[in-house]
Amino acid sequence: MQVLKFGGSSVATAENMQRVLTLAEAAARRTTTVVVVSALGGVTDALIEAGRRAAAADGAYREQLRQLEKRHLEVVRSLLPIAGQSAVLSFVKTHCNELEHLCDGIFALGELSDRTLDRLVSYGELLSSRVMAAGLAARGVAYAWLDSRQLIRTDARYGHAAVDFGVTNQQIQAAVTAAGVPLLVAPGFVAAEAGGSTTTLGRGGSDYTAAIFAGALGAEQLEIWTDVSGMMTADPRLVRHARPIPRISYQEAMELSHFGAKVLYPPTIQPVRQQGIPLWIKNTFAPNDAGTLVEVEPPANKAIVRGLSSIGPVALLRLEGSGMVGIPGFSRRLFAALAREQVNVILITQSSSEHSICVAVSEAEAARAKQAADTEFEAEINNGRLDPLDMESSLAIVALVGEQMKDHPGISGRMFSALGTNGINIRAIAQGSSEKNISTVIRQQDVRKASNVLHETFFEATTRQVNLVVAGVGNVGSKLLEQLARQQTWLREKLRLNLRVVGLANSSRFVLNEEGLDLENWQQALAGGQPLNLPTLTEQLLALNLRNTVFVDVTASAEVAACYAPLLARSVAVVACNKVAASSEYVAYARLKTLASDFNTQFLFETNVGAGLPVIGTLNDLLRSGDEVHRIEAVLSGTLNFVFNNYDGTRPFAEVVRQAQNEGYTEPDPRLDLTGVDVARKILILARESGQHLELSDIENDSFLPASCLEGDVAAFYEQLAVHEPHFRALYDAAAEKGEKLRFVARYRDGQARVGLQSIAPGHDLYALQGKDNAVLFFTNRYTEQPLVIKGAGAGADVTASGVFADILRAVQ
Ligand SMILES: NC(=O)C1=CN([C@@H]2O[C@H](COP(=O)(O)OP(=O)(O)OC[C@H]3O[C@@H](n4cnc5c(N)ncnc54)[C@H](OP(=O)(O)O)[C@@H]3O)[C@@H](O)[C@H]2O)C=CC1
Ligand SMILES: N[C@@H](CC=O)C(=O)O
Repeated sequence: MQVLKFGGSSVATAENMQRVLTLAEAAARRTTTVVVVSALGGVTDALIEAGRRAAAADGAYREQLRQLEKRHLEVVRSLLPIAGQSAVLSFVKTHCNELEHLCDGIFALGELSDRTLDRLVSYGELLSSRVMAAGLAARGVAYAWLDSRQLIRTDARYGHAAVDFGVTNQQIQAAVTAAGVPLLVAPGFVAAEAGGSTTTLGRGGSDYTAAIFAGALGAEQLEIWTDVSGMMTADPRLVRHARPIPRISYQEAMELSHFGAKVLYPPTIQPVRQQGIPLWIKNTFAPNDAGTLVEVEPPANKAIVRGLSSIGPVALLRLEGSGMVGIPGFSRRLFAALAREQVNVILITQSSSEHSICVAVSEAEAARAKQAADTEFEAEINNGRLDPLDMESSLAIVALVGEQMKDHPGISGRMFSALGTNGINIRAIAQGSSEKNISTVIRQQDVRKASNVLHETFFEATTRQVNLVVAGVGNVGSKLLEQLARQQTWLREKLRLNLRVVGLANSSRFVLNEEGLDLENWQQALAGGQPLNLPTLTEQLLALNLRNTVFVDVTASAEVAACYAPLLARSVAVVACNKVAASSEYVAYARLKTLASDFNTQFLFETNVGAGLPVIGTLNDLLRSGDEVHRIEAVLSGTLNFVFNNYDGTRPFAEVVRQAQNEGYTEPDPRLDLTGVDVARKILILARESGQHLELSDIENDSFLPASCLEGDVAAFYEQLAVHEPHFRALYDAAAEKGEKLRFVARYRDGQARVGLQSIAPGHDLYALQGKDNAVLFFTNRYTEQPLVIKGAGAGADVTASGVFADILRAVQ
């Protein structure tokens, strides 16, 4: 004996029904089979809507019923040969007439009671099961149609009737024995109370009907046939990598379905669990897929967590007040008040101080719940023993489920940490002592992100998705995109990271695509993007609410830097190649660091000093390990080092500067390099990272540039460089005469910093620098006689892009 249940999508069309008939026929060849069917997909909703319209005096219900009749008639005509149609066509028409009379009555009364609604919706399953039975007849299969209303006895709680198993089991056993055929068809969802009036078993109740039959008949197995290949590790509409769970315990299946896994109606488990009847979840459209086996004791799985699910929107109702402490009865009264109003409590937490109880209820029931609790505690609220009830809505519950979780420490820690680092605020937590379920209440709008983050954490040891938005696609930005494209495979294979660029911006346009942009063809995507508006870009990015997101600034723009704060405040990491933020007012720099730390994310700007050289990271390592920096001496401008290494008077100074610009060493505005401002910013950043609260104005800048070079635009600047050629020649000659080299040096000592051009003698650490090199000398408690020296190329698109790349990886790991 076995029971098979086919859901609404499995019987939605004549074509689908043919599949179901084939599956049912094959099953019955093996052993006696009861087939329970849902209404044709969408019919129950349409019936409810027709009833509500009729009750609201909206005559449109008639057209809706006509469409329902038409749909059923079409299914019959396509499913059956002409010779077998007439009886079932007339059955459909008669029942559709009854439906119309029922709705006319509702229309006349202007009222739709729960009892009438149950009667109304029962037609969906009555029609589908009759059509299905006619299909079997047409195939010449011996079958019997059972009327579930005559077999399943319930109380009179219309809409959610409770089953009287004593009577029901007996009636089912008698009917199946009496039928004496190998295949029986019964409508799901419907039942009747003792007086004979139709009741229903709750939405999704057809699963429950099948389980009731299976339990009553002591079936070998129950199969729930639906449109997915089993119970999934997460909701596949939210998590693309969700996969079927091969085996799961009854308890876990119940927990998952309670928290939103729609594939199984939660009460279904009870009748089969009692007798240890194996329950299969199978896919009608892929019958060879393994599906999920729900059983007493599934084998342990490596993931520890079996699945995750979510439910929402929910509201949190909080009862608080000093008057609750030590006085018994508050919880009992709260739950009794909610029960009286038939409010279903989804989650409960109570602070150990007994000062507050918090319950989550469906948002649809929230107003009723609050009203019930307000009334119950009116006296205590009025006399101040309790605070007025607080209700927070637009929330959801995301739960991890797994019976093995109780034996493995650290699961909740990993869960909270994964949510926290993605800026998902947890409003309440519930974890029963049996630890089959760890539930978190979060904002409804974070559900998708949370589900993906948790799925990655617990089920996708293979790859973690990282979402990048890159602002600035010039010299450095375009190199970065090139490097990202080249490293995709390596990152996936070695670091298990799937780095996707989901956004790009330049000074005129931006494009966002949560599926990721094609890095071989990003120019086209950007050209087709929206006109640049940075607040809109920020807003749209935050609205996407993607996990593991990094905003990468490869511009030199103050407007782009202004976007960091709102992003960090939503736990989006920021990697800045742009030096504006870290060298702006101290309070702004400090605020960004605080935001990053408060919102569990990263604000990284290693390339602000020394491009791809590990300068800031080394400094931070020294400080973190307890060292103290007294002095820094450094050559921090790749441009100026290149210029002074290449200028010897044989070529004009302006030409050498232009070469530095062409080779990509200068700032977008080269005057920032030549004036020493770029170097001043860098030493300021190092001083700040060393713990000093300095401003840019505190850095003394002994500029070597004649003032007239700064009058006008960049073209005028180059003209003035040419005019002042003798000045630059004189600087060079003075150093060369002593056998020295010109270096633009930054010095920091005990809280003070200065930058300027110096003539450096051979043997000094800053003398032997090639091309665009930078060198940083740290003098610390530990590096006293000989400094710690970092030296190498300090400018250039390739090295800078690789420094940004490294920051991105630091931000996501
Ligand atoms: N070059 C180097 O060696 C190093 C550079 N850096 C830093 O890297 C940054 C970029 O330098 P580089 O690539 O040479 O500069 P580029 O001028 O080549 O590129 C700048 C990019 O930023 C875009 N941009 C400008 N304003 C905005 C805006 N408001 N919104 C969005 N995008 C904008 C530009 O757009 P569009 O294309 O439309 O002009 C361009 O794509 C600078 O901050 C520099 O200090 C840091 C270390 C070393
Ligand atoms: N323009 C800068 C680039 C790195 O910050 C330089 O020349 O050093």
